Order: sequence, then C-alpha cells, then structure tokens
Amino acid sequence: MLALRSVSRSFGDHQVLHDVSFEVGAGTMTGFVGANGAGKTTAMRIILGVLGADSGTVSWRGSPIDQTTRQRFGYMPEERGLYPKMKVAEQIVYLARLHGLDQPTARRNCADLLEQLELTERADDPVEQLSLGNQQRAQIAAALAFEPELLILDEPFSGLDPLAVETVLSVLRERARTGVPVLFSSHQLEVVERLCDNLVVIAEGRIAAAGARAELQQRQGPPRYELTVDDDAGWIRDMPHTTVVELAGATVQFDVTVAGAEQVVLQEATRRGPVHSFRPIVPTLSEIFREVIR
Ligand SMILES: Nc1ncnc2c1ncn2[C@@H]1O[C@H](COP(=O)(O)OP(=O)(O)OP(=O)(O)O)[C@@H](O)[C@H]1O
Repeated sequence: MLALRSVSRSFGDHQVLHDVSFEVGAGTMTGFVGANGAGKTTAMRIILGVLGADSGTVSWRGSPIDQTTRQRFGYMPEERGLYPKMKVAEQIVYLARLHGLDQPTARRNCADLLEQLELTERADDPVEQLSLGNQQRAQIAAALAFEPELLILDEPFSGLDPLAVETVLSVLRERARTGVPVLFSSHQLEVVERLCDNLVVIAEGRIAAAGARAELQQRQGPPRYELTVDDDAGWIRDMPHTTVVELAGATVQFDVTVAGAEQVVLQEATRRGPVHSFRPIVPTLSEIFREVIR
C-alpha cells in the first residue's frame, strides 16, 4: 500500500500542498481528481521522488521509499517522455531492460502490451509518426513494460477518444486485478467516477475527500427520494420527518430526516391511489463536488 501522511510543499511563498494524506491500496484503481493547478502533479512527483516534500512522509508497504523501491514504480509523467525518433517497440524493450528485465521477458511484455493497447501494427514506427492518442498508448505501454509494483499515471486518459479510453482502462484494470495499486490523475470528475471505485479529491492543495465512491456519495447529506403519484402530491408536506425539495404536480423530491420515513410516505401514497414511480436519488460525485472541481 502507498500512503501519504501530511505532505506539504511550497514553491517560494506559494504553498501548493497542505497536509496531504491519502492511501492507495493493493489492487485498487484510484482516481486523483482536481482542477488544473490543484496540486496533483506535484503530489505525484513527490511520490516518485522527482521532487522532495517540505514536510510529511510517503511510504510504500509501510517503509519510506528509497531509490531501489522507486525503480519498481511505473510512472507516466505529465510531460510524457519517449524519444520521438526511436521506434515504439525498441523503446519499450529498452526501458524494460533499464528496469532490470532480461531481453526475452522485455520483448514478450512489449509484444503483449502492444497487442492489448492495439498498437502492434505501429511497433516499428518512430514515436513521432504516431497520432497523439497512439503516442499516449505507447507511453502507457512504457510505464507498464517492466511489471511495476505500483503505477502512477498523470492524466493517462486526456486526449483519448472514448474507444481508446476503454482500451487503456481494461489494461489498467487488469493490472489492478493482479494486486498492483494504480493511481491516476484527472481534472474530469465525471470521467473518474465512471472509471474507478476509489477517489481522492484535491482542491487548492488540500484533500477535499478520499475513499470509496459509494461511501463518498453516501456521506453527503440526508437520503433523498423521488415519488410520482397519479395527481397532486402536495399532501407530502404534512408527512413527518420529510422535507420537500421540489414539488411539481404529481412528482415530488423529498429528503428524510429519520430512516424509514420514506416507507411511511410510500404507504400513504399507495393508500391514496396508484404510485407510478418511487426511487432513491443518489447524487453523482460531479454534483457533490461541483464547487470543488470546476
Ligand atoms: N516547479 C514549480 N515551480 C513553481 N511553481 C510550481 C512548480 N510546479 C508546480 N507549480 C505550481 O503548483 C501549483 C500546482 O501545480 P500542479 O502541476 O501540481 O497541479 P495539477 O493539479 O497537476 O494541475 P494540472 O491539471 O494543470 O496539471 C500550480 O499553481 C503550479 O503553477
């Protein structure tokens, strides 16, 4: 498990990270979400040791991270980093070899990854001749080629078309399934909440929320329901432990302040006539964090 504890960092008198703490567990895909400039890249660079923290700690499997440990982390930096003139496969094999893999394993991993990422046909092309989306897939292959223990990816989905997002996602999910923690950044919460079960939300260098998507959705506000009956639903105003949020003729949205109050409302509705629909309203994370991520 990767753990950050109270990590702070300033550039001059601009404090970019304030007491940042979160964890990325084995086998989970964790989305690290925040607006442009929120501090995602800075935090990732601190995890990778490219940058130091002013205070706080980063640990991997309970121990501080050293140079040898870092060698086993796969990183896709924001500025990308493949050599434009080198051929795709040659470069991936080279990088895998740099991380200690023998030639046959490096070649095999490269071929497997290119196939999974649908890049096999471009294996012998120089990186600079690939479209930006394909260059991005090649970057992802490079980060994965040496069988890393941990994956840190800076905006791996930006600029990819929807089909490419699915391809990259399935490759990352497969890694996560084998126990590799995957942390990836994005400034698009609506993308991340669809792609992963765990999220870390950062706003202006502070962690606004962290945890499982389902928990983050539940922690916010009282449970809300929507009911549609046959005619005017105004009677709901007199029901106990309910607060009407919106009433439009036969359809009403209401919050309950006591668990089970919604069942009493439903019984009353049924007693009065036909019920056309009744459902809990679970807000999307984009709705919950609208103020935080713009
Ligand atoms: N080397 C640096 N020197 C000075 N300021 C920096 C440096 N690196 C980052 N910053 C500042 O730190 C803040 C956070 O930047 P960072 O790149 O970590 O954000 P981010 O969340 O990754 O944003 P983006 O989505 O735009 O990449 C920004 O205000 C940025 O200008």
